[in-house]
Amino acid sequence: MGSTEMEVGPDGVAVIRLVNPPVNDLSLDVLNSLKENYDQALQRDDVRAIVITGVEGMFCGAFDMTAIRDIQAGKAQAPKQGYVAVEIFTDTIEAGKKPSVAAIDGMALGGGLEVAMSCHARISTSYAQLGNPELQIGIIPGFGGTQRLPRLVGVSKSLEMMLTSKPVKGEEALTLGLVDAIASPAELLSTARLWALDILEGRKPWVVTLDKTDKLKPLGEAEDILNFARTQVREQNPNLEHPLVCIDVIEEGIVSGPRAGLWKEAEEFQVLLNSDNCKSLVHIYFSQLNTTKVPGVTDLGLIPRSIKKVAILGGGSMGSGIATTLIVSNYPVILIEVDDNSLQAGIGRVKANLQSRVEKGEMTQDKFESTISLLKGSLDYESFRDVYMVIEAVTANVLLKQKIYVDLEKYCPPHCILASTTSTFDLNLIGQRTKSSDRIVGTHFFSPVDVIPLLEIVRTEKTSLQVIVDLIDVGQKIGKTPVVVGNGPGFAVNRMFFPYTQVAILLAERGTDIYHIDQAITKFGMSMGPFRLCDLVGLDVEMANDIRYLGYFPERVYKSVLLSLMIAGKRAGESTGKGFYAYNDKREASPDPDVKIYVEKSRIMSGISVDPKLSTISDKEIIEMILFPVVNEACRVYAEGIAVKTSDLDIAGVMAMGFPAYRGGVMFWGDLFGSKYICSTLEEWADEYGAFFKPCAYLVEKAATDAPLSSPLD
Ligand SMILES: C[C@H](O)CC(=O)SCCNC(=O)CCNC(=O)[C@H](O)C(C)(C)COP(=O)(O)OP(=O)(O)OC[C@H]1O[C@@H](n2cnc3c(N)ncnc32)[C@H](O)[C@@H]1OP(=O)(O)O
Repeated sequence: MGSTEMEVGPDGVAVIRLVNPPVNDLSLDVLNSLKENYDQALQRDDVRAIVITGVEGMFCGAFDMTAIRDIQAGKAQAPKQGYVAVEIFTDTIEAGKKPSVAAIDGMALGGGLEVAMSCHARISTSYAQLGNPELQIGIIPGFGGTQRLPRLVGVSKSLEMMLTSKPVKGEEALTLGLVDAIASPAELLSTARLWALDILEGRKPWVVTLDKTDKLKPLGEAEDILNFARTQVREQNPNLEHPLVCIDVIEEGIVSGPRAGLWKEAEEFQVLLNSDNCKSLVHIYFSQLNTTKVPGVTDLGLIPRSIKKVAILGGGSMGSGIATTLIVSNYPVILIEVDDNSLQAGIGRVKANLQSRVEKGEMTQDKFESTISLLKGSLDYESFRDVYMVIEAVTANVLLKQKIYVDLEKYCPPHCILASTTSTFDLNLIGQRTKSSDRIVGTHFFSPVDVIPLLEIVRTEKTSLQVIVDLIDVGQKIGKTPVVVGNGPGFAVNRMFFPYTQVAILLAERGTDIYHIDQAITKFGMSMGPFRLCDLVGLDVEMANDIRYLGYFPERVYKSVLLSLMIAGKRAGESTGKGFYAYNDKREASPDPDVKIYVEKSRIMSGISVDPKLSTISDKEIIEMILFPVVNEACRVYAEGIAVKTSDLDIAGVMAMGFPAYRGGVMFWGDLFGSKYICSTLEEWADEYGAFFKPCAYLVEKAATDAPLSSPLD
């Protein structure tokens, strides 16, 4: 879908507009229509020059992501290699006998920037975003960006822009030489038209980007820059090939000329488009977009109510983090605490959070003042008479919470949403002394609140649909990715990952080195191995969670005394200076040989002997033994309806547990092995090591026909 439209003005300038709102992404229809109109403009005698722009204040938000997904799924044909990059952008636009100028507002990303770079000049508004973010979805620029960007901004800057996927604003693009002039949105088109005519009449240079060499360093220097980038990329992303391919393609154009570079780019683009990494990253892109589409909730036409004021109960790290996130998103907040000391401490934490943004240059002092003015403190519920939502973030004590909800019901307006940040208690339990179950909901933020972009919106069977719609809207407005989940133990993320550390302990007690386990898992791409994560969370918290899960799922909680032995030995994790690792005063972790004593003791007390197979286990086996039980638990979370789609579990695991996005999320990654292989492997382990590994019914059912575990993305 989408197209282009052409309008030839009395000045002889043909304006070709990309029409595919909201972001005018380059679908195959748009590309074909662009080619058609451009050819016409070149042939028409009444056309002297050409301007390309987009409708609705947007130039172009990249190549069509749905086209990428459909090509990967075999539902659409990829354009012939070189059709876009060579035939359209190079041989039609850039080589055309009439000057062309791109008029950029909003965004020129990916293929959008590439079409602009094939024009003979670019005019941009100062706030437009220009970039080549292709590497964030596992490919490289495929319409000439690897050749034109270095020729416009230089090899170093083009490498930085492509490898980080970070766009630059119009102003910076001007200083870089990526655009030729800045204009206000009102004057953008007229400036571009004049510029095109100036090129025609020799008053402005007619620049063929591919022919530019002034920004390309001499070969030796360019090689040094490229090799330095290769070293950095290998260090940062040892599991990823495509950044190295991007560097190779840039190099090919420098060494063998831009046209050779274009063809190599086209070839490598095609290969990467069909790689597992790209399929995984495209899946994560759509999974994130789809979290707000909740069947039976968001498809009923319910309009989110505007939440004009929010009260936060509790100014600890969670409460103050949430208060910060809310006021930064312009929500007036009342923070309530039990006494003035605690209240001042809570307000102080919010100020410190904002101050660190000022120090990082992310917030001006004025913005700091206006933002902090949205925060009021209070010691009583009187100020709750006009709030629209209360988020309770007090310590985990169910009797206290029940009392609080009775008070909230008394003081807050009847429409006020009563939300809890609890990650441990059943929401029905918290609200059981009230008659407000329809407006009780969970808002499970992940610490640190300003870093982790996921928000679990936890609904009970009684939570009203309106409240869920309201919370999805608030979640998006505060810059979170909201995922609607059921009110089961551990909700979705903590529930599906509870086997993560337990299997690690099972392996350690059977002789697998704990540091080898963490190393294998971080090499796989998890941001933290199970033992390091256990230290970060705290062994006492981990143990409390295990005990809780023992109450719900006794058959599949791995029983071990290791954590209690470690805690007794004053090794409760990072906050106590030692756990499974020893920590220096900068909290840097290093392996600690003393841990072996506790593992040995735990093994003896559990009557377990070292298993020679597990003491020489490979990285691949460690990854499967630790993560297949996570896939198994994720299957249960989906089968029980705690999650409404498996893609929600994929994006949630990536955002909140550091599962690598380039592996697509827990369920998507599981499908790369196939349900049959995972099920039979778990069955083998269950026979050998106990019911802990037993595959769930959903997995067994899928494995019978080796069907995919993932539910279809709508
Ligand atoms: C050959 C080329 O070199 C290859 C490429 O160009 S691949 C480039 C890869 N593309 C990207 O990484 C950019 C993907 N898109 C984005 O990052 C963001 O959507 C954006 C920065 C363009 C806009 O962000 P934002 O304003 O927050 O709007 P966002 O909510 O993301 O998108 C709005 C709508 O446009 C759609 N959209 C955005 N970019 C799209 C794209 N490239 N293709 C198709 N649809 C797109 C979204 O799906 C969404 O649709 P919905 O309203 O039905 O859910």
